[in-house]
Amino acid sequence: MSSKKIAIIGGGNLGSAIAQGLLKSGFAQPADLTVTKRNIASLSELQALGVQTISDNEAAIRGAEIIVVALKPYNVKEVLAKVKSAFDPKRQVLISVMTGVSIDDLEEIAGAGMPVVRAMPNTAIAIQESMTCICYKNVPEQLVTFVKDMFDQLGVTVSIDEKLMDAATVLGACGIAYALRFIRANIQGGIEIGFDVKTANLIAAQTVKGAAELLIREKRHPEEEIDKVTTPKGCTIAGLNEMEHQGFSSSLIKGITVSYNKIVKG
Ligand SMILES: NC(=O)C1=CN([C@@H]2O[C@H](COP(=O)(O)OP(=O)(O)OC[C@H]3O[C@@H](n4cnc5c(N)ncnc54)[C@H](OP(=O)(O)O)[C@@H]3O)[C@@H](O)[C@H]2O)C=CC1
Ligand SMILES: O=C(O)[C@@H]1CCC=N1
Repeated sequence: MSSKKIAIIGGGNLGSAIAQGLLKSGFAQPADLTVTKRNIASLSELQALGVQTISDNEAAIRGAEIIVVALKPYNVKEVLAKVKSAFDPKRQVLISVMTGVSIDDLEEIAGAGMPVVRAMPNTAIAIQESMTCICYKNVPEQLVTFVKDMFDQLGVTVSIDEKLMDAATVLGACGIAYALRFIRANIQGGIEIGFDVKTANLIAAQTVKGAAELLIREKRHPEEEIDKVTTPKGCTIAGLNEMEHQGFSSSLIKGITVSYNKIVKG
């Protein structure tokens, strides 16, 4: 548990998910957490848990040592310019989860000397199952350890070079949506071959979880595990080959590169 006060600026989809994860993990107590947004009505669940939910970004920043910024990339400059004087590099660290906003930009926004960490989690942070990539420069070792420890309690964390943050966004953060669309397609197929939606949902989701756990726990390559399922002349290889004929892997790879170019080229 941390005794530090945490402010989340921008309590939208990701900001709220981070708040939920911080509370579920016990890393933050409700009284130590403040979440801001303009329309705070949508934060009523967090408020009911004892989290301070306000629209005053300046007050939230002044009262915190850890400032997580989860605003949209296009309004961060405008929003934080109004509260620049609230940042105090001597006692605070700024953690940005925003796509495509560089450490240099963030240092300019928050003022020289402000320790800045960029983090790219995904929405599974709400249930402590995030994949979070982080990068930083000019951040004291002690603060880096603190931030890593925080994200470690919210899932799995890896440190990467800042130049890979856009790629991390696509593979880790957007990846949640891609994985869910894969599961949804399985559900649709499952219904067509006889299951009701609830059972198809459970089978599809647990099967994907099992497949992922085989890779994570056993540190295997997917194809090694696929070889164990594909009986010669069997139904798995027949289905897999048809999926590939229809462009399965190719469409995913193309989607990932389009997503990446959307960040890089706009
Ligand atoms: N969603 C995801 O899965 C991921 C998102 N990200 C990044 O996280 C950031 C947030 O994304 P996401 O949560 O999806 O976006 P949302 O639009 O859901 O959240 C942004 C929030 O900012 C609030 N906001 C806007 N203006 C202000 C202001 N002046 N003061 C305080 N709050 C304000 C908005 O609420 P209101 O209008 O009420 O003020 C809104 O809830 C983005 O930069 C995105 O790239 C990164 C990884 C994953
Ligand atoms: O789609 C987006 O732009 C954001 C970034 C990663 C996930 N959602």
